[in-house]
Amino acid sequence: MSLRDEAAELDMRDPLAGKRAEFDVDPDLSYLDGNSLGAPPRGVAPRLAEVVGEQWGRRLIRSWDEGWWDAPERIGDRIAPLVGAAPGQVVVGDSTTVNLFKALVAGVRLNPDRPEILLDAATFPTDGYIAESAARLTGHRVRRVPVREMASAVSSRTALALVNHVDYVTGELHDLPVVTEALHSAGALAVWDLCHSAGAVPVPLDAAGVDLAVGCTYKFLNGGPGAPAFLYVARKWLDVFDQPLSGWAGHADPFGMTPSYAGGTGIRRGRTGTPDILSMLALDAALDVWDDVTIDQVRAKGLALGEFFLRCLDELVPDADVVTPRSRGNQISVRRPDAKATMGELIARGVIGDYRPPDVLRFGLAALYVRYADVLRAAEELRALR
Ligand SMILES: Cc1ncc(COP(=O)(O)O)c(C=O)c1O
Ligand SMILES: Nc1c(O)cccc1C(=O)C[C@H](N)C(=O)O
Repeated sequence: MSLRDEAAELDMRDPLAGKRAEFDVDPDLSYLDGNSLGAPPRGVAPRLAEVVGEQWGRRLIRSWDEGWWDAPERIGDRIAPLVGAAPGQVVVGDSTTVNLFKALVAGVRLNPDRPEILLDAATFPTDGYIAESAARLTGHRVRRVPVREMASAVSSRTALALVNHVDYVTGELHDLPVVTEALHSAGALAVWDLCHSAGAVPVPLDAAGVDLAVGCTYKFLNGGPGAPAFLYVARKWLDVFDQPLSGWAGHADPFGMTPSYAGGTGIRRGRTGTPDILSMLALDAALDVWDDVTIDQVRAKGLALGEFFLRCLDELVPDADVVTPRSRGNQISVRRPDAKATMGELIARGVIGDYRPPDVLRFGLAALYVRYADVLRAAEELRALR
């Protein structure tokens, strides 16, 4: 069977094929950049029109008591099952970067008298920038360690380690339970960045005993550009979670207007200031696409898309330097010296992925809307550019 016939057959048999119709994606494009910005679910635009026209327009300030003020926890509970968390431990708001700051400072406060923060050496840069800055404030030292060496690097000096679940360049999926266990056995806390795994692969936060985690919602959760991030605080820490951005929205009695801070009960204390309601309710609408699909189904298709893409590359671009290991998220990365120019060419030809310096092409496989035909087309266009 030709690769074309095979792609057609795989698309025809795909149990998630119908999901694509719930997204507003240009049928002429092969959109393989959902690991950077997810596509818009069709339900988002009408919901936003209603929020602006009815909730804001007609109900005005009354809307704060009619669902707006509690939206961060309510939507957090919608994300929770996708990251393996029981209700009451996930709150939505602020950017990933801001939540990293909260998690790191709160994390070292939970594990005092240990002077060191371990950092995934290949981390997305913002995590490192924030870790260094948090460390300057708290008097810690940041030590960068490859994830595979975390277990031997962690010691009684380590307060916590910040690890990316999926490497943003190579797409490698790290073993969250094993790394968490290694950190715990030395008395360190495990803080995970789930930006590239939330909505792509199952994340066993509760089962693995993860302490704190952050993630974004504009990639595989399709919340839209600048959609608010999420923060996970394990139930065992909720009562003592002492985060540094102690704004009024996390206060036990925000409308009491008292001069001193008292953190609210539960995950509410992860909040900072006024929630970004328009973005947050866009995300709420975007999460509707998960109502009748499980993360396991999405993972299964993501893996199958990846396998098919690798086979297409094998056949059509046999010298392609695939840098993604077997243990991967929903992303395949290919190293090419002319990666930046190549991605420009691919985009001009209707295949949208992205490029990360110095030389890596990234192809995201957002299983809710990517077709097998899309990954075949990416391989065909790559061959044409050899
Ligand atoms: C692993 C990871 N962490 C953090 C971020 C960014 O954080 P923010 O949402 O604050 O821009 C990204 C992507 O932008 C990312 O890939
Ligand atoms: N957040 C982004 C943005 O505002 C503009 C462009 C790209 C992004 C990204 O999310 C990049 C992404 N985290 C990455 O993996 O490189």
